[in-house]
Amino acid sequence: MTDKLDPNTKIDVEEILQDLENYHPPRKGWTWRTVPKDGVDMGGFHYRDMSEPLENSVPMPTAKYFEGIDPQPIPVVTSEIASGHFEDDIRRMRMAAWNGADHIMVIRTTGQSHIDGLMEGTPEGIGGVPITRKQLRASRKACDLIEEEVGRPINFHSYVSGIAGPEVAVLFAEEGVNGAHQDPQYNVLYRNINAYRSYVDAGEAKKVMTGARIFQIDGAHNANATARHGWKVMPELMVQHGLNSAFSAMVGMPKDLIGLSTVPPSAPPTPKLWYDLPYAVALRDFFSEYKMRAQQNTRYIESDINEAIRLHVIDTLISMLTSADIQSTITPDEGRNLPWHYNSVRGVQTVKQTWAALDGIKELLTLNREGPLGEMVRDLKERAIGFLAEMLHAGGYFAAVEQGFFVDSAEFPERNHDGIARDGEGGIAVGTVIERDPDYLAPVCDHFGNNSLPAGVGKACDLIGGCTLCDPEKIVYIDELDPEDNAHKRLERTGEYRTGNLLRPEAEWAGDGVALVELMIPERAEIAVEAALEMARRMGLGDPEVVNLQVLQPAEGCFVEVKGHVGFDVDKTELTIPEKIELLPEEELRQFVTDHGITVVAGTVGEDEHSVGMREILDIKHGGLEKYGVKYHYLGTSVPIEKMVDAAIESGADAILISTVISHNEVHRTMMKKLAELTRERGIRDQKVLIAGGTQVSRDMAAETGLDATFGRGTKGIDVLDAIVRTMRGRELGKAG
Ligand SMILES: Cc1ncc(COP(=O)(O)O)c(/C=N/CC[C@H](N)C(=O)O)c1O
Repeated sequence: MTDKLDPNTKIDVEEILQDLENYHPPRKGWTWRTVPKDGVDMGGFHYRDMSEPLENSVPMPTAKYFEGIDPQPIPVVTSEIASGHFEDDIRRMRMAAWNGADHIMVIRTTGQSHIDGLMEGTPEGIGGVPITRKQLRASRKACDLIEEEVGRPINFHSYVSGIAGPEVAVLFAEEGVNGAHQDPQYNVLYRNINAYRSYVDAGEAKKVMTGARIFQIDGAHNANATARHGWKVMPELMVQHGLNSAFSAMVGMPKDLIGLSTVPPSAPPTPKLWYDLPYAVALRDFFSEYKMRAQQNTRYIESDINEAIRLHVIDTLISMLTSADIQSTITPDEGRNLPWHYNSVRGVQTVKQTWAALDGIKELLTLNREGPLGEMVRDLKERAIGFLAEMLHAGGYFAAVEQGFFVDSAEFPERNHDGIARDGEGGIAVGTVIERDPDYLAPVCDHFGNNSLPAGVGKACDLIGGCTLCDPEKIVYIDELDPEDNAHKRLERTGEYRTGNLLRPEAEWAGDGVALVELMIPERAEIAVEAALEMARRMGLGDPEVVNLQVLQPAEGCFVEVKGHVGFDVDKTELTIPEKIELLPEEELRQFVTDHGITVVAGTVGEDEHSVGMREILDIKHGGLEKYGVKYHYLGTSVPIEKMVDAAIESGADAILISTVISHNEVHRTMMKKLAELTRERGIRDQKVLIAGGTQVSRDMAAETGLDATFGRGTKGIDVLDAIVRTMRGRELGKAG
């Protein structure tokens, strides 16, 4: 078994790929998060909608103000990851898990739904990953390591729908896949696979998934994404959910494994809440016995990352106002490029941040069902029931599909008669359903339909000493089919960038060199595009491409984002890495403060009203100087340098601490230099420790400005105290000769 991951060491992809023929998943089935019944307390805050925290994680940037807490929402959180190189995606899975994802969903390579059988080996994928046994084993093995590291189970997920649905379901059951999309309606409507074949296959697939407790997600969300107006198919969406859920339950799938894939169907500038909230409420009224997999809107996201993120915040709000067992994230860059590492993480952060901000919202707000909301909910339910009744009247599901009931662009009962019609006697694999003989017998477990087991036989596979679902040693493992098109060859090509010394920026594949430049071009769009591309070329970016353009004003200018490839490598052994400053031991610092009775004067200088940073450095609450016994005189904001120096002299303070956040025209440097000069002029330079801090200040500014120490973002009280003590101790040693 691969050793436990070290958080400060990169995951060893080559090692994960070793010995896969002998890998078997340590567990099977879906896992939910652990939710303390009395809520979660962290950092002095009480949470109502949170699950157990992680052992290892990356908190949000602002967590540093709150003791680094990283509360984890109750629902499972999904990150979709599938760049086509699963071996590169393993690292992204780790990044997503550290940021709060515990459901890794792998999109399949384009067209795999139409492949009537299993794929083998590790060929490169397009628009997704070829789902193969070897790829599943490597990915699940990686998830085993990552979940041990973060301290929470990870659900690995892909898709079972498609022409080889039953075979894929068996593969997933054998390999410990934890979740899968399975919905025969998807085959029929979106892959034009024969309807009867699709339902027979779905029966088999659902039976096998049930045996392995694979959580099922349906395909209703595809109607949102396919319909001309996403919000107009809400009545039919409820019917689609109902069809797949009822069929799954009939096959024997327990309701806690049946997930409705629901998407808030509209987006601003529509009055989103008036459409999406009634729909979310009506759905949960109808299907309260099932699980809700709340998706974020993927239909109405364009190339503006920020717009997509704002939309997804509102989608997450709707989940919180209603319910979500799984909160699925969509990467905000899905509207412009295959998801990039940091956008997959951004998607997960959106959920984490929104959930923390709105924690306990249902204890503060209730949905007013007496007003228009109740009326709209009732209306949607009636339309859905009407749709179902008309289906029955039309002759049932298969007849309704032939008549184009589904994904019509009007809102039922209105009809534009432009739905997706599928001929029951047509489509891929038509005529391939063969009725079983009355004495049909298959010695395999979790088999759908009539299976004539002899009397007294316990499990079907007892007849053959075990099937692959019960005895993994019976699984036939195929390593690779192509000597060139495989993960090992791809890893050889990227080795220098993953385990060697060469560095390139990366967005989706190891060593891809992809960089993004943001420019404001003060020109109209058609000029701004060409100007931005030319600027990117002159910066040395290869294959520049504008991935987003936002007109700020038709004549005044545009915000342009250009993607390109960096054509050079940085050798990390040639970099000068500033040594990490080891702080003096805390007790030593406290003792020095006690022995010297250290006091400081502090304030934000110039025309600058930013006070938070300095307060963090001073106040005991967040580990400020007070915590170590330092006394301070806080002069407030917009304090003239002269006043700082006067106060230091009058109070006999040992140090002057200035905060200077604003940096227009280098004003922060000006302030720092002025402090040094003024203390020299007043003859007290060597009696006072001079320290500056600010968001645009860095450690190396001390030398150029004549101060004793300068600090940037993330500085804590102990960092400043360390500098004060070292400076004062250095002067004492100097005097002692
Ligand atoms: C029920 C079902 N089966 C199979 C597939 C995909 O399978 P192929 O691409 O091989 O046809 C899908 C796809 N949905 C999109 C995923 C979405 N981003 C999501 O998070 O749900 C599906 O909905």
